[in-house]
Amino acid sequence: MQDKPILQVENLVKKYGPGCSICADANDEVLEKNVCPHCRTVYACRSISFDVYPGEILGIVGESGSGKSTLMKCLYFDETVTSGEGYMTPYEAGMANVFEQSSQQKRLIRNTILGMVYQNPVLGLKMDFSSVGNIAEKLIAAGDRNVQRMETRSKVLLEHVHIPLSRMKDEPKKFSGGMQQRVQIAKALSNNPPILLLDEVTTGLDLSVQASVLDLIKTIQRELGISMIVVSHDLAVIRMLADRTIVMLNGKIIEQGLTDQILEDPQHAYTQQLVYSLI
Ligand SMILES: Nc1ncnc2c1ncn2[C@@H]1O[C@H](COP(=O)(O)OP(=O)(O)OP(=O)(O)O)[C@@H](O)[C@H]1O
Repeated sequence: MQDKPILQVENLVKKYGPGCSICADANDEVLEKNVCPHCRTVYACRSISFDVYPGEILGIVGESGSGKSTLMKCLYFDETVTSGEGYMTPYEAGMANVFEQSSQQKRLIRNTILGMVYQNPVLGLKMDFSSVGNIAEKLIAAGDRNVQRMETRSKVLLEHVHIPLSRMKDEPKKFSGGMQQRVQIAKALSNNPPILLLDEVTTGLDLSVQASVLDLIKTIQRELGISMIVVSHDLAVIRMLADRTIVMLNGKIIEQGLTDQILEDPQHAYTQQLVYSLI
């Protein structure tokens, strides 16, 4: 692993609601889980800090409502952070806080540095475009204008994720859930992003389809060496993929470390519960 992280997140906070004098500190004594009992502000992410190193897979695990998806949405600029800093070495040599950039710069970062695969394919794909059209859309956003080149690249990507080229003109709405996730992955990879974000990408799929999508993610990581953040409520998924793991509960990181270490010696009672449920 190299010394310098490709992504650094420091004290990321995302709250839904205005906050009040009672919940200004957002600490556990005041909040009911992650909600202020007085003004009902939701503290979805509370002071989240972590690094991702080049070529590693960072897993984020936690129960429903722990703030995993909100964190991913903040990183992909689908949501605006309340406060916090983020640095990506491919952007301004990691010297500029990406959360403070203009929407135009955020679009640039999205189109050239980040790929995103959502749990719900509807968020990542245009269901009425062909699969090739979906990939072309992302390539155009990244600045490509050459139709021939885009078609060739789309074919390579679809083959990479095992979508038969005989179906490349089909719309994703005609595909199974597993195939839709594969097209999403192909689309997310189209601009060669150094950082790929995957949010619960196997949730809701049959076990065998889940296994093949997880296998695909591992193969891609091995072949392309890109950094990934993989979010799941399922520790089994994280165990299969992640080098290091963050455990979230009620909007906070409660534990982080090497995945093996967390599995062998979980410290927090919630993590212990998660680990024991695997046995
Ligand atoms: N737009 C919103 N407005 C208000 N509260 C929100 C909004 N989006 C998320 N939340 C709240 O933020 C908290 C974190 O939600 P989030 O979706 O990030 O959790 P999660 O860990 O990804 O869970 P799940 O896997 O069920 O989506 C929850 O309490 C949720 O109700």
